Amino acid sequence: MSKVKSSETVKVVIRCRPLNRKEEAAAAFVTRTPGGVGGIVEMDMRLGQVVLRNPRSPPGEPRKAFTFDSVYDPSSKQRDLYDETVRPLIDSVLDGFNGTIFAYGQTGTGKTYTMQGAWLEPERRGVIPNAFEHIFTQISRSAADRQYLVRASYLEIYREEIRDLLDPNVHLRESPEMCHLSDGTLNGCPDSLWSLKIPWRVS
Ligand SMILES: Nc1ncnc2c1ncn2[C@@H]1O[C@H](COP(=O)(O)OP(=O)(O)OP(=O)(O)O)[C@@H](O)[C@H]1O
Repeated sequence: MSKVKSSETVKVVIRCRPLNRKEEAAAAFVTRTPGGVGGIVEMDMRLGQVVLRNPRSPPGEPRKAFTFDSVYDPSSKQRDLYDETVRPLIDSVLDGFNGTIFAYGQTGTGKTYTMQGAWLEPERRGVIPNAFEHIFTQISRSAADRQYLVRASYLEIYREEIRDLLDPNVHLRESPEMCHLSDGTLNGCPDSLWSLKIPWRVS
């Protein structure tokens, strides 16, 4: 697995999930079709590269290579992804720095699996439960006179609507006029939105 360079502020990592049954069948069909060239996905862990060829492209068309800080192939393990890519970020958060992990991708590409995974199966636990374990283990090992404050919020932003998933009764809406408070503050803003710096109003 390629190692994420620790000096960079923003790292972009790609993970490809295994094909599901439907996709496997479709891939087998394309490869069997006379004249069909099949889609090609090559992943070079060392170079952090994904190389693609459009299955409909004419023979001889050059493949396209995309380079990332790290690539994780379909056989990659939750624990490896955590240890190599997430652990250094959480360590820096425990040292007092800000850190964000942002999962982005088309529907069904594996964001939930990577971030959440299967909580009850240690090998399939994703970033969130692994980060909780990491943070609370670190806290339990720290000096008795050292205090930590851990705050958690769980928000969904979907089509301009912000939902507090820990309190379904609160409906929040992004509000441009809230940006212009004279003292530049967002009075009464819930903690969760402070950290996102989202102007809000309750609807
Ligand atoms: N790395 C992986 N290994 C094994 N199965 C995976 C992996 N990634 C995703 N899957 C499986 O693929 C399916 C789709 O994944 P998931 O639900 O995480 O996608 P998603 O990006 O969160 O989708 P949506 O945006 O629609 O919520 C699930 O059944 C999930 O268990």
